[in-house]
Amino acid sequence: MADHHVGNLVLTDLVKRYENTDPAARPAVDGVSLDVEAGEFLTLLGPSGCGKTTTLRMVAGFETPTSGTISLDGADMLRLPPNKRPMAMVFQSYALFPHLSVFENVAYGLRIDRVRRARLEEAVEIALTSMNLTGLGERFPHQLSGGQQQRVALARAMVVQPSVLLFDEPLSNLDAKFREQMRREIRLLQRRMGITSLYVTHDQAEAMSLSDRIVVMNAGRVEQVATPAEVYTRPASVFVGNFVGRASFLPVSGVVVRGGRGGVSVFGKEVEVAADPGVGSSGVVMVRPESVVVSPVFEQGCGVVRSAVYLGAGVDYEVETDQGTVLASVGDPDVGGLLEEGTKVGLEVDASRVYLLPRGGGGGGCLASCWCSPPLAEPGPRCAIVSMPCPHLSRR
Ligand SMILES: Nc1ncnc2c1ncn2[C@@H]1O[C@H](COP(=O)(O)OP(=O)(O)OP(=O)(O)O)[C@@H](O)[C@H]1O
Repeated sequence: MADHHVGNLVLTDLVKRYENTDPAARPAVDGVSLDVEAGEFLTLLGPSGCGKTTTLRMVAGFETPTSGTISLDGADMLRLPPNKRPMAMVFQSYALFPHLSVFENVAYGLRIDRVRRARLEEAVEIALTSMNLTGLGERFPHQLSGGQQQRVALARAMVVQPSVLLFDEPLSNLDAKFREQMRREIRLLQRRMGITSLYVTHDQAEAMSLSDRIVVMNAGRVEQVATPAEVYTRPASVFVGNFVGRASFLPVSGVVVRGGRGGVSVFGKEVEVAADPGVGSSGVVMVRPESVVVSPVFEQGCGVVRSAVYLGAGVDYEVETDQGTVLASVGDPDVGGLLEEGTKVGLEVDASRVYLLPRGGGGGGCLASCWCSPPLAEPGPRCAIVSMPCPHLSRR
């Protein structure tokens, strides 16, 4: 199974407008271009209805694009029916044949390809072993757990040595704990075999843990293509920042000046913008909850705890401030104790973790440093804290 051909899958300006839909409405897929590198694990992530499944089904050949192209290693895939495309798909519903044994389910594609018996038996055994299904070949799907059925579906997809594996939300029918285990197994298997993989999910944790790169989609379009770390820390738009993880978005005002360097005001302090975010005169900063420190020891509050949710490993706070609601995740509730709703608190944020977004999308700039007012002894890049304008903080 190891010497399959890996594929470079390229989608260019793909559009899908379903028949009988309002011609004035946006197409289900509205100009998607992607380059999935050979051996890459690429995930389409986005809310329900954003066009992920339609994109995947066009790649598989189950839907015909209204326009655009799909090629694999330079070969036009649109000329080929689904069964002639060197791809295999794993479905959410497993789609096993109920009347066939596990062995025969996995062997199905090889039988269609008229693979000789000895070779077929060897390939199926290897596939079953690699999916931890040894000894289950004689069982029928109804005699297996959901996770085992999904493993059979994976073995069936891999045994035909596809150039591309397509996954349509394959883990959404599994319970949470099992889903995490399957995620790890899929990732390990995909790495080991190096099969180009296109994966669809609306679960951001799944996308983060599986993917080399994530494609965040919104209303039929691509909002951003980047590594999991990039989409999390440097989202291309408020939509992406909001969809991938939790975040607070606070309005800022300021002007970008002099070769892309300049300042904006965050929490009442001047903050230097390292790279030109192209925002003009206004924008929004994104702050992730884990970058915010809630300090109950401050004498005077600049926010009020609106909710405190104890999660075992930490506490999630919502703090109401003049600038809006700020989310804060505190790792260890034993440190400082659990803050009650209504408690006045001060907030601190690591400036290097604050990210400036333009309103309505476009580029973004990372806030590399800040200077505080009144100035510190050493103003400029050494100051790593962006603070709420609390009187006690000006004592620093
Ligand atoms: N066969 C169809 N005929 C008409 N419209 C369709 C058809 N299939 C999907 N759509 C519409 O196309 C849009 C995109 O659907 P699609 O299933 O691709 O989204 P998705 O991102 O995969 O969503 P989900 O996560 O809910 O599956 C939706 O507005 C949907 O209602």
